[in-house]
Amino acid sequence: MMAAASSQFSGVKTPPSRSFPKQTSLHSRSAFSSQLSFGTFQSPNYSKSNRSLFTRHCCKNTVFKVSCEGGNVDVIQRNKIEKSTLGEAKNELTCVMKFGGSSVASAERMREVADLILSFTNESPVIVLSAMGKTTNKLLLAGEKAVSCGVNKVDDIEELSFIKELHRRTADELGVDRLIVDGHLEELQQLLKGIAMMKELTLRTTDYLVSFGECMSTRIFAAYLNKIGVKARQYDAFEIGFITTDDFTNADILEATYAAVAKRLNDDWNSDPAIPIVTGFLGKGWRSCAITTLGRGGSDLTATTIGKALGFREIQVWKDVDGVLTCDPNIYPRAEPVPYLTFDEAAELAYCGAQVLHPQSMRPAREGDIPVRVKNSYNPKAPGTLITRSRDMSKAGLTSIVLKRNVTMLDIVSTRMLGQFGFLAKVFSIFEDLGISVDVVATSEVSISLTLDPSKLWSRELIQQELDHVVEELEKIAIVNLLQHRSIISLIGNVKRSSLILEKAFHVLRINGVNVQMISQGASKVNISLVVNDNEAEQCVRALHAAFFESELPCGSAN
Ligand SMILES: Nc1ncnc2c1ncn2[C@@H]1O[C@H](COP(=O)(O)OP(=O)(O)O)[C@@H](O)[C@H]1O
Ligand SMILES: N[C@@H](CC(=O)OP(=O)(O)O)C(=O)O
Repeated sequence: MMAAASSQFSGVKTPPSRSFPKQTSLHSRSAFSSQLSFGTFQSPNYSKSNRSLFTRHCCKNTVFKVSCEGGNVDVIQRNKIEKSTLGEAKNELTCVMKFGGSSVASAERMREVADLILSFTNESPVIVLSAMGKTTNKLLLAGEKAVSCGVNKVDDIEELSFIKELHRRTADELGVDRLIVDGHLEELQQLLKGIAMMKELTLRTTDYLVSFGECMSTRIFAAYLNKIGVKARQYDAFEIGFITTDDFTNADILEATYAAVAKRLNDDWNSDPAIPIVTGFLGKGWRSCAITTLGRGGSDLTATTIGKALGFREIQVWKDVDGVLTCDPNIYPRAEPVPYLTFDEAAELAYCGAQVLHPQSMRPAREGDIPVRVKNSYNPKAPGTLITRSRDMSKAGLTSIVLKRNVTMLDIVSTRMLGQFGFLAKVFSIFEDLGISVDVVATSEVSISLTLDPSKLWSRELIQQELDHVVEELEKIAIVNLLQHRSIISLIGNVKRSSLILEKAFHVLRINGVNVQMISQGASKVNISLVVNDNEAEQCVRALHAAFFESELPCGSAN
């Protein structure tokens, strides 16, 4: 594996001296505010025909065997299959591996992840990392506290101390120079002082604030790989062509990203091979040129975007669970891995609120027709979940149960001031004008029931003021009933068996004394949504799980 490392190893136990490629050094963050300049590519539109660009080097791998003793990776044997000299790239990048926050939460975890990567002897991967552990949450909390604590108290913010301590300790424990993160930690502190001074945290600043997490985890990890003799190069996604909309905190990736990222990663690899370590979650707004984020859990999307951009044959997302499970293990610990899913099922599951995948992450994989494998970095032997365009549905019944809590529901009944078409159009135009996404919808000729999706506003709940405004507008044409504290239970699976699934689901809910307040079957035909009260929802999920996945009766197969 990794011709990048070939000249550095000579079959010895002691790793060679640290060899940082230029890009691994502390990157100037101020560069992000400059104009976009991502090389000289002409066509921002990626098409399958571009793939030839990425496959011109045939795969001639160099294989290393690694032993993992005391948490360290030592190269104990090098089997050179094909003669290759460093700088003369014989290999191509072959896949992308994304590791989430839980996979890189500590020095020990980073060592294990490094071992894991090195165990894939036939791959030359691009690595995408999230921020360490719960760093993103801590950064957000620190930002909130800074708004009201006063400049002099910023140094005392508990979360700031935690983040400093975590990153410095991790660098120390991995034996890499603290300097690799010291500049960022200093800049973070200054930023929090700025927020305290302004007494304001805008969405733009929020994205800049949370970006420190990924910028630091990737620097530490790349430095560690270099330290153990595996040549790696750190990249900030906002510097290598991740071009997004300017929707701070929830930006969308723009088409030009694919060509830009492919060009940068391939060019660097071909001229000086080193494992790319890329920040997940981050991008650069195409108008503002400021750092943007892709929404919570957005590193999954970074990984699938790279997978499509480089035309890889596989995208791996490494989590802390044995794949996508039959339901959230926090609700029901006996949830089981789902071995196969289609892109549509996975997208629906993510959209319905399963935290395990970012809602938009399936889009690039589907467009590029690249399989996504969800694996457990704590249990790499587990087969995980394979997500592909299609799968054998002949035996498939229900695949997974997803719960989205704390949803607001609206019952809107026409006062018949408008005809049916006019009524529906008016209702939806009100939501459009107010920029609020509608989630589950059920209609009759004169009434609409719908739930509101607060996910586009990830840093805050749909606030009461906005809700009051919606109701006020709707009351001009309808009688409106606002129902809060509802949950959506989504049944994802083979809706060709919807009658069977519904029969069983309603039986379970009836014997549990639960009244379903709204039901909707998604047009994508992989999802049935049921709305129930928040306080009954978890119990419902557990009962449904037991009935569908733990009984011998038909249609509970996750296969
Ligand atoms: N259906 C599900 N399958 C698997 N995990 C789920 C599911 N629903 C919720 N989760 C939660 O998602 C977590 C994994 O997602 P996430 O925290 O984003 O991982 P990472 O940070 O490693 O990318 C799991 O630890 C689990 O608690
Ligand atoms: N760190 C970001 C992005 C991300 O994808 O994280 P994770 O892979 O740990 O879910 C977040 O917490 O949202």
